[in-house]
Amino acid sequence: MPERFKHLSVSETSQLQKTLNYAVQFLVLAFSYALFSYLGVKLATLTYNISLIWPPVGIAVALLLRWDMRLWPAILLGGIFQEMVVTGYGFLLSLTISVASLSAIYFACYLLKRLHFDVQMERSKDFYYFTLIAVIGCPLLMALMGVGVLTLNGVIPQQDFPSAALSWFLGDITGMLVFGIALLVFNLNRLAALLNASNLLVFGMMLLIGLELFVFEYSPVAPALALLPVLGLLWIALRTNLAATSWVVLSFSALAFYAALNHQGIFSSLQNPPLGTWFYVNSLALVALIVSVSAMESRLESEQMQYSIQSTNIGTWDWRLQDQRVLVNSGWHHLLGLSHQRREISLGEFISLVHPEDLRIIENTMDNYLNQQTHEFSCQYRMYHKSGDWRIIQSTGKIIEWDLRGRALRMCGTHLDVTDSIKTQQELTQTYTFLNRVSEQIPGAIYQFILDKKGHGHFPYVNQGMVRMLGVSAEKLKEDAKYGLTNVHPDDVSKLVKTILKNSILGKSWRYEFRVVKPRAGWREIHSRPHQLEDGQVVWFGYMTDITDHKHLEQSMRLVNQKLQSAQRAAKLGYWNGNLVTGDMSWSDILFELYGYRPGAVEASFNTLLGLVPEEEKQALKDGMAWAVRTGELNIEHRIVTTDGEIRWFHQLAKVSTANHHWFEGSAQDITERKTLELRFQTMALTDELTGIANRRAFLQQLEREWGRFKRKGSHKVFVTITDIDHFKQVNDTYGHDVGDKVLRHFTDLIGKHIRKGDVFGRMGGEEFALMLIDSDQAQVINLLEKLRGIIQDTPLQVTMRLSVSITASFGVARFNAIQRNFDDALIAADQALYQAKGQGRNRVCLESSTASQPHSITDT
Ligand SMILES: Nc1nc2c(ncn2[C@@H]2O[C@H](COP(=O)(O)OP(=O)(O)OP(=O)(O)O)[C@@H](O)[C@H]2O)c(=O)[nH]1
Repeated sequence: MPERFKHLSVSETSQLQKTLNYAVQFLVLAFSYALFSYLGVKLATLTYNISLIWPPVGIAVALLLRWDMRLWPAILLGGIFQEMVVTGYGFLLSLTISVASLSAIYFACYLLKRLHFDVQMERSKDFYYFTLIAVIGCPLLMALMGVGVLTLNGVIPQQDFPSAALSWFLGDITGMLVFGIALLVFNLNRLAALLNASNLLVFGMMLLIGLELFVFEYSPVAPALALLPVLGLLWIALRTNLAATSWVVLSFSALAFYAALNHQGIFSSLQNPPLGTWFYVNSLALVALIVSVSAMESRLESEQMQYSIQSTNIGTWDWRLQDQRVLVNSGWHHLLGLSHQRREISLGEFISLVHPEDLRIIENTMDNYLNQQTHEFSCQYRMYHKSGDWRIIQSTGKIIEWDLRGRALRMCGTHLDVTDSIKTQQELTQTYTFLNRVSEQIPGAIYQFILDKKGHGHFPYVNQGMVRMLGVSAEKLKEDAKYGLTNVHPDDVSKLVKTILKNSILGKSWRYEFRVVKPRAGWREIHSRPHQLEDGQVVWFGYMTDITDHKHLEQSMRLVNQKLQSAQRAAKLGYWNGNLVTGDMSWSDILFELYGYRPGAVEASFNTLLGLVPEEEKQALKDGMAWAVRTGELNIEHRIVTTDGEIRWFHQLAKVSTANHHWFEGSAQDITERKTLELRFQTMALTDELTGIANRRAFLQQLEREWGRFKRKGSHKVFVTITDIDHFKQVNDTYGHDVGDKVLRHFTDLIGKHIRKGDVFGRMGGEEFALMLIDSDQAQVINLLEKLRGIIQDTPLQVTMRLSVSITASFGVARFNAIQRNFDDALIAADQALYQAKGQGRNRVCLESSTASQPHSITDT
C-alpha cells in the first residue's frame, strides 16, 4: 500500500490483542445481558416473570452483529444466570430456555449476515430486513419456544399460553426495536455532529415533553399532549440521522415506560396502562425510525449526487417553463466564469449568453426532442465566457414534469464545457491527417499489427503503401491479418506465419523477406519490433519496403561476383586491404584459398602471412612493408610455404588509400609458374649448356666482381687459371664429335669435384676453361692445379666397354696484381702462361711472368 494511504488502512492486530478483545467483549455481553435481564424483570414484569420491555435480546443481537458472532457463549451464560438467579428457575429449565433464546438470536443474526446486512442501516433495505427478521421474526420464535418450554414444564398453565406468549413477544419487540437499533447504530461521531443549537433546542423540548408524560396525571388534553412527542421525533428523524433518532427514541421510551409502570403520567388512566404505553412507544419508535432511515437515505443520495456534480464541474439547469425561470447551480456559473450569486436567472438572460449563430441549432434540437424524435435534448452550442471567449458547451436535458394537457412544465439538464476536449479532438484529427499524408510520402508502408492470445491477428492501422504492396484493402487487413497473406507466394506463407509467431515469443527486432505474386510480383521486406501488452496481446509497429529491384540487383551482383571470383581464381589473384603498421588486414576469399586456407579459417593479418614465409625471406618481407609505409607503394615478390608444404611465389602490389592510417589496398598474385620459368632462364643465361658449369659471361661477371673487391682491398688474393685439353681436335677427329662432347663433360666433372665451393669454374669457349681461386696462397694454387692435372691424366673416360679415352690438360696461371689495369690483363697473362705450357710440351702448369719473373713451367718434366 502506498505510504500516503497508510492512515486509511486497518492496523494489524496481534493474536494476543484479538484474544483480549474477545475476552472483554465476552464479559461486556454476558454482564449486560444479565444486568438488563434483571432490569427488564424488575421494571416491567407482567406475569410469570415475562416483561413487556426485554432489552437483553436487543443487546445480544446488536453486539453479535457489531462485534463477533463467536460471542454466542456469553449470551448462553448471561441467559442461564438470569433464569437461575433473577427468575429463580432450576438449572435444567434455565439451560433449556437460554438455549432456545440463543438459537433464535443466533439464527436471526446469521440470516442478516447472509443478506449482507449493514449495521449502519444507511439504506431502507437494511432497516426492513432488520425489522422483519430481528424485530418480528426472532421475538416470535423466542416467545413460542420460551413460553412453550415454561408451559411444558408446568410453570405456565396451558390456558395462559397465548397471553404469556404475546407478552413475551411484545417485550422482545421493544428490546429489538428500541434497544437493539440504538445499540446497533450507536456512533459517537454521528452523535457529536448533531451538537448544534437548533438540535439541542429540539432535544430540550423533547425532554420537557417527556417529563410531561409522567408528571401530569390524566387530563382532557392528554391525547393532544401525546402527539407532541410524535412531532418532535419526526422533526429529529427528518433533520438528524438514525443514530440520534434511535437514542432519542430510547430515552423517550424509557421515560414513557417508567411513567406507565409507576401508574403516573398521561397513560395512567388507561384500562391497561403498560400495554397502551407499549403500543404508543413502539409505534412511535417504528414511525420515527422509518422516517429517519428514509430521510437519511435520500439525504445521502442527494449528497452523493451533489458531491459528484461538484467534483465533475458539471453545471446544472432547471428550466421552469411556466414563468421562464432557470435555476442553475454554482458549477453552471463557474463554467461561464461568473461568480455564483444567483441561483435563479431568467430565460432571456440564459439565451443572451448563447452565441447568436447557435440559437437555431438549439431550437431545432428542442423541436426534435419535443416531437419525440429524440429521447433527450442533446446538443453543443457556444456560450459567452466572462473572459471574452466563447466556450463550447455540451447541453443535455429532459422534461421531468408535464401539466394535465401534456405540456412541459419543467425541464432539467446539465452543461459540460467540452471546449478543451473538442480542441484536443480537432488537434488529434489534424495530427492524424498530417501523419497520414506524411506516411503516404514514405517510399514504403507502415503498419500496426496486433496478435491476440488466441493467435488471431489484425492490422489496426495500415497506410496506403501497405495496400499497394500487398494488393489487399485496408478494411480487410483491419478485419483479419489472414487477408494480408492472400498474395504472398505460396512457398513463403507458412514460413512467414511461423516467423511471426516465433518473433512474438522472442520479442526482438525483426526483419524478414518474402515474395508476393501480386500486384507487383517481387520481394517485400518487413521490419518491426514486438511489444507484449499487459493483457497478453502482442503489438508490432513496423514498416515494409518493396525490395524487388534491390533483390534483382543483388542477384546480378552475386553473378558478377561469381564471375569475378572465377576469373581471380584462374588468374590466381587475391585482394586484400589493411593497415601495414598494425598489421590488421582483410583478405578476399580467393586469397585465403591461394594461401592454402578455407576462407575465414585463420585471422587475416600480416603476422599470419609472415608465418607462411620461409625463415630466410621474413626480414625481406618486413623491410618491403616498412618501405611501403614510407613510400605509399608496395611491390614485392616473396615465397610462402602453403599448408600443403608447397612452395609458391607471390607478387604483392599495393597502394596506400588512407595515408594517415597507413591503410593499403592491394593484391597478391600467385606467380609461381612465371617465376620458375624466369629463374630457369636466368640460370640458362649464365650456364654452359653442354657441361652445366658457368659460361663465359657468368665467369667474367664473377671475375669482374672479384676484381672490384681486389681493388678495394689490395691484400685480396685471386688467381686466374686458363686450362685447355691437349690435342682435343684429335679426339674429335678420332672418335667423333659426340665423344668429344663426353670428354668435355668428363673433364669438367673431374675438375668440379676437386675444387672448393667458393672457387669459380667456367667454360670460356670450345675446349678452353677458366678457373678462379680466391683466398689461396700461390703454393696451394700450384698444388691444386698439379693435382688436377694428375687426376685428368690418370682418369681416362670409359666411353664404352672397349673404348676408353685418355686426355691431358695444360694450365696457365696468373694472379691479380697492382700493375694490371683490369681483370682482362690478368686473363691475358694467364692465357700467355697457358700458351707457354702448350709450347713446353703440354700436360703442365705454367705460372705467368709477373707472378714469377718469367712464365715458367711448374710441372716436372
Ligand atoms: N667435340 C667438340 N669439339 C669442340 C668443341 N669446341 C671446339 N671443339 C674442337 O676443339 C678443337 C680445338 O682444336 P685446336 O684449337 O686446334 O687445338 P688442339 O687440337 O686441342 O691442340 P692444342 O690446343 O694445341 O693442344 C677443334 O677441332 C674444335 O672443333 C665442342 O664443343 N665439342
